[in-house]
Amino acid sequence: MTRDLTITEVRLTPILVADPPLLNTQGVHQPYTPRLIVEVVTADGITGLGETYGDTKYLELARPLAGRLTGRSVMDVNGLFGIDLAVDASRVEGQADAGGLRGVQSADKLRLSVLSAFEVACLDAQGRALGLPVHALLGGRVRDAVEYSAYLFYKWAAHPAGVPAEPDEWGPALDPAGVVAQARRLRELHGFGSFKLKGGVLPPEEETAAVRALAEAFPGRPLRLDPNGAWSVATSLKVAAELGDVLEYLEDPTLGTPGMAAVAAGTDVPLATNMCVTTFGEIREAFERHAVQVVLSDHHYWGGLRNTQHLAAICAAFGVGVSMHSNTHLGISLAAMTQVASTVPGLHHACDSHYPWQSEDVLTERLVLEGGRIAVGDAPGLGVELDRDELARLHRRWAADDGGYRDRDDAAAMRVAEPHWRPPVMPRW
Ligand SMILES: O=C([O-])C(=O)C[C@H](O)[C@@H](O)C(=O)[O-]
Ligand SMILES: [Mg+2]
Repeated sequence: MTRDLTITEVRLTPILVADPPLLNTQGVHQPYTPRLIVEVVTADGITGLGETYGDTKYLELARPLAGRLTGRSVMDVNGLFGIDLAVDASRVEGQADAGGLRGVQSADKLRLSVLSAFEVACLDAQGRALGLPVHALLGGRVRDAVEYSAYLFYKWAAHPAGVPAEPDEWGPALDPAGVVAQARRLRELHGFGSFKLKGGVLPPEEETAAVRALAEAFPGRPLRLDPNGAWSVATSLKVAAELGDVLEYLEDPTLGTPGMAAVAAGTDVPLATNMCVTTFGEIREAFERHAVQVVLSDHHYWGGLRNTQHLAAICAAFGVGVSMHSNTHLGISLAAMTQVASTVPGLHHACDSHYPWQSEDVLTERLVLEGGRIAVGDAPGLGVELDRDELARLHRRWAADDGGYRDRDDAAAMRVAEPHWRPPVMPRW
């Protein structure tokens, strides 16, 4: 049967998703965080799904783009990336992304962060039309399951008093015992075999102690610590010396390629990044200076699943490892991450995912992590189905919001509890 893969409709649904009070160096997660769900509908009724950031600056680009897709084919993914989104560079150039957690902001990165959701939706629609999984469209999987690491956070027991939020079942984690308890629970629930602690929250001695406690609780398991660039080169080297025997890698200990290069020159602990290399333009200098040993890709801002494969190929050519970064995301993005990760030959580190922290999803069935892995199936497309009632409910929450949560701002969320809080001057320690 010949299918008509012409796009006849594009639906954009901004939503607010519950998020626990997870701490990072910028502040704390809001009780609700914005995401954007993209649906691309073809002439013969196939719907492809995508997901990306839902903050205003992304919505402002996604809306006109959606309007220009009608009449194009979901097969024309190269053409999709050729569409001029007219990003107002003055709004973003040289700024930091998400308070700096995702590296530099640029007009092109903003453009790619929006296009990636449409690319995923087109690939999902292609797969559904052809009866093939997305990984087959990307050249085929090279593994049957993708491994994820447990993403540990310092966290409060609850969002600040008086702030409406969903119930939190995790409890606090503000010291080594709390971090180990959280790790045990995540391992019990999902079988994770490696652990990453989000650092940059407490003084480095306390975070070093937490990693030591993890090493004692889970001997021989790969451990990572990620202070999001909050340390000086000297502090980074001190921590690397103290934890070198247990770390799989240190992630963004300090800001910028020169600083990372200085740390890398002084330690054998590999350095990973989702901050100093977040665009193709940043690769050359970082690789020439041996500043990073593992690049944590993120298909949202690298520009989709095919660009993630391109990045992995470049990393392989330079002998640099590759794995995956994660922000708060739902199952559509986790399915997309899993599909592309299954096709990358040189992926030797477990990927990050926030998914276990998300009690809400827009899927009829949540993705299952077993033994820390997600099985890569052969269901058509991404292999996930949209729960329209849940999508509508989370959209109503977005629509009812007065704007306070429509743009992620961890520092503002922190000020609710600590009115004098300002994003720290870096290096913080
Ligand atoms: O550096 C990282 O891995 C991240 O930025 C991941 C997330 O943004 C995390 O830090 C968060 O959401 O607090
Ligand atoms: Mg990181």
